[in-house]
This record gives sequence, structure tokens and C-alpha cells, in this order.
Amino acid sequence: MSVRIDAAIAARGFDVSMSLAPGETVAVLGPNGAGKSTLLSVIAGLLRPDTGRGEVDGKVLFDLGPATNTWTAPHRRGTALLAQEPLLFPHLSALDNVAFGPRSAGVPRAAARETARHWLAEVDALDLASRRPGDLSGGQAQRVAVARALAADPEVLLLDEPMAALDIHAAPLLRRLLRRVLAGRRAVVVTHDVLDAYMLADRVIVLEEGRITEEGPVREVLRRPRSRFAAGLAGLNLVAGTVTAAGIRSPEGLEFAGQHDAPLVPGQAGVAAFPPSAVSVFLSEAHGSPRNSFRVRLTDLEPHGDQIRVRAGELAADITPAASADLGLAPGLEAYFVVKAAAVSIYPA
Ligand SMILES: Nc1ncnc2c1ncn2[C@@H]1O[C@H](COP(=O)(O)OP(=O)(O)OP(=O)(O)O)[C@@H](O)[C@H]1O
Repeated sequence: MSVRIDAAIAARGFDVSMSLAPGETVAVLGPNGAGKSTLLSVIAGLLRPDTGRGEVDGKVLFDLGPATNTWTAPHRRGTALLAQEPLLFPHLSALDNVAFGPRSAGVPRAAARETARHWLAEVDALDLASRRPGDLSGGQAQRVAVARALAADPEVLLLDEPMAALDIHAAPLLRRLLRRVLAGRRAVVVTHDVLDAYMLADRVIVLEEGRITEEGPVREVLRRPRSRFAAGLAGLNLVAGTVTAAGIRSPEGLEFAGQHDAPLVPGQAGVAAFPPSAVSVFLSEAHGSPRNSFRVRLTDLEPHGDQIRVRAGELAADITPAASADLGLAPGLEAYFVVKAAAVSIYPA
């Protein structure tokens, strides 16, 4: 592996091991407080883990343990961190902001400016070269910040929600630009947006409460989520349980029959995933197969496209507004969720 990070921070309940292959971009997804920014700070050298080891192409970033105490300063790590806010030097032009990295590395002024012009052109911002950050829009400033990060020729690029502070017009432009510049580059992108993972990353890591709960190719994780967080991103209901002869049995005793494309071993941990659109709502139990019909108490109703999303705790059903009105659905009501076995995918957890 070209990049390998193992780090634990007890005070944050953080314990993560991850790696990056050459040219690989990994997206890190997870709920608030999961430890995503912590991971970037550890790699960048802004935060010291209690224990662990980090390596990039054989160069040790940190090696901290009972018998080791190696620490490489942030500016010697070959990492560049792009934060939500562009954090440009306000008194320098866009060009000199981008030239700052090469200058700090000892490149003569003219050559550093040449490099800066190259990277400004790469992010379609050469026309902004002489402007000060105060005269740039949020999207323009973020493009300049991308150029600045790349001009330092980082071995690993770290991006912390790079689109988060941009409006809906500026974000797609920057996303396309990042897609171009991240191709074939080693990068870790923290994001809340599943589209970023799709567009920018080869692989996704899901972090929850300081631990990796699943990882894999973006498509695969969204097609067959194993964590509730990834299921939410993929827009699927997820029920974890134990594989039975018929399907999955949840700890609450709910039985789900479904489809599986690989043999399953009864007794092993498994999940049932199904889209809310495959769930029907009834007021009595008379419908459907008894296995995939279960009693729920409705918790919320909310608009979802041209449907109504009916929530019962962690589960959701999408039905038409007319059906919802006919049934007189309201939070607190008891109802039955019925899901067709043909729409349920069952796979190992
Ligand atoms: N400066 C700090 N000092 C102590 N604990 C912190 C500090 N910053 C974050 N934490 C804790 O570390 C854990 C991980 O936080 P972190 O900011 O890495 O999460 P995150 O996944 O980036 O969240 P978000 O999506 O909200 O940015 C949380 O429990 C948080 O409360």
C-alpha cells in the first residue's frame, strides 16, 4: 500500500486503519461527529494520535507507541489540506497565494509564479490572478485554493467538504473541476454528499463513532449497504438480523423474505435492503404475505418528490398523497408495512 494510516485517539473514541493505493481517491462519509475531520487532521499532522503509525511511500508521518515517538511536522509531510473555507492570505493576490507553496519550498520567485499560473489555468482561474481574495466570490476563491493545494505538488491531497460552503450554482462547477484534477491522484475527500463520492472517489469509507463501519467501491457500498448510514445515503431501508431458511429475522422478530444472488448460511449475520417505494401501507393485516407484513407505529409523514414518505422509526414507505389521505395517516397511528419479497435484497452483513 502506498499510504497506510493506523491511528487511535482515546478522548475522541477514534480508532481507524485505512490505506490508499497509488492514484486512488477515497471518499469518507459519515454522520456529524463521526471523526471525518479528525482523520484528515491526523494525516495532515494537525492532530497527534495517542498511538499509531502513518506512512506515505515508506516515509513515516508518525509512529507513536510505547517504544516509538516519531513525528514528522505538517509542512514536511507532502500533504495539502483543502478546507471548507478557502483560507487564502488576504493581503496576497490569487497568483501569489498559489505561488506561496513553491516559494516556501525554495523555488525562485519567477519559477514559482510560472507554476502558479499553470495551476490557475488548470482550475480556469487565470483571469483572477491579480485579484485579492476579498474580491473573489466563494466559488472563485475555492478554485484558487484548489490551485494553491495542487501547486505544492502534494503526495496526498486532503479535502474537507470542499463544496460545503458553496452555493448550488458554484458547487457543480467545482465538483467537475475536482473530478478532473483528482483523477489518478491520491486524495481523501470528506463529504456529506453521496454525489461527491460517486463523482470523485474510487472507494468509500463509512465512519461512524470513530470507527470504519464499511468500505468498498462506491457503487458496491451504495448498491449493497451494510451500515444504516450508507443505506440512508442509498435511499434504502435496511434491516439487520440473522439469516434464516426463509430470509432474515430481525432481533425484534420481524421476518423478511427476499432475493439473494449468493447462497446464505442460516445463522449468519445478514441484512435485508429494500426501497421505500416497494413498501405499501395498510391499516389492517389482511394483505400480502404474512412474512413481509409487520405492524408499525408511524412517526413522521413528509413530502418526498411527488410522494409522501411515511416513516415508522428507521423504516420508510413512499406512497401517493391520495393514498395517504384515504388511509388518514398521521404520526402515532398504528399501521402495517407490507413489502414485496421480490423487492427485498438479502445479503451477508
Ligand atoms: N477540538 C476538539 N477537541 C476535543 N474533541 C473534539 C474536537 N474536535 C472534535 N472533537 C470530537 O471528536 C469527535 C469527532 O469529531 P470530528 O470533527 O472529527 O467529526 P466529523 O465527522 O468531522 O463531524 P462533522 O461532520 O460534524 O464535521 C467528536 O466526538 C467530536 O466531539
